[in-house]
Amino acid sequence: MTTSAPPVAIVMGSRSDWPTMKKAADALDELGVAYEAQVVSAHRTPQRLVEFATSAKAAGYQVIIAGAGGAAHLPGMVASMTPLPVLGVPVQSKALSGLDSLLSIVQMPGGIPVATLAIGEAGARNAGLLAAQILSLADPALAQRLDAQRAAQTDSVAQSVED
Ligand SMILES: Nc1c(C(=O)O)ncn1[C@@H]1O[C@H](COP(=O)(O)O)[C@@H](O)[C@H]1O
Repeated sequence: MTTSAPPVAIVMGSRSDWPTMKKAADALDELGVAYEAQVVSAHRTPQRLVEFATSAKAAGYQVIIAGAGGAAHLPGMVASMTPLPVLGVPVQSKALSGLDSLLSIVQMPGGIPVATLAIGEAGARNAGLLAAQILSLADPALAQRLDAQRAAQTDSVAQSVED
């Protein structure tokens, strides 16, 4: 029997990243997109990383959101071992406020792309939305939900300007 994974995998370097990465999960929940979240670390659990990344496509995932802080090698290492699109979220670090995370993720060598989001919770939310947008290319019902969410956002911004 084969079990198919949900369309989105959320991986993070540490449990301590979850308050940030939960924003990606929340965005996916709002849009009715299923996901699985787990801790995988390039540094602390390298074997687990290899197993996850090399089997992710066959498992049925379609998009991977990878968040990490500091020496944030996780997104790039995942990207090196899968053809799936990888969305990298720089988690805000204590020592350098996430600039270290951002630079670790964004400066990938040519040939192995990671789509890098903004530092912290806003970036994590956008990663969830971007994952949904990618999936919506082959899912008209999801595309409609995204359109409705955008329209509601536009209305609420317009309303707040008038208030
Ligand atoms: N950057 C990475 C990786 C990795 O890139 O594989 N694994 C853990 N970490 C990061 O270490 C930070 C501190 O982790 P702890 O809070 O567990 O000490 C986290 O932000 C995590 O993403």
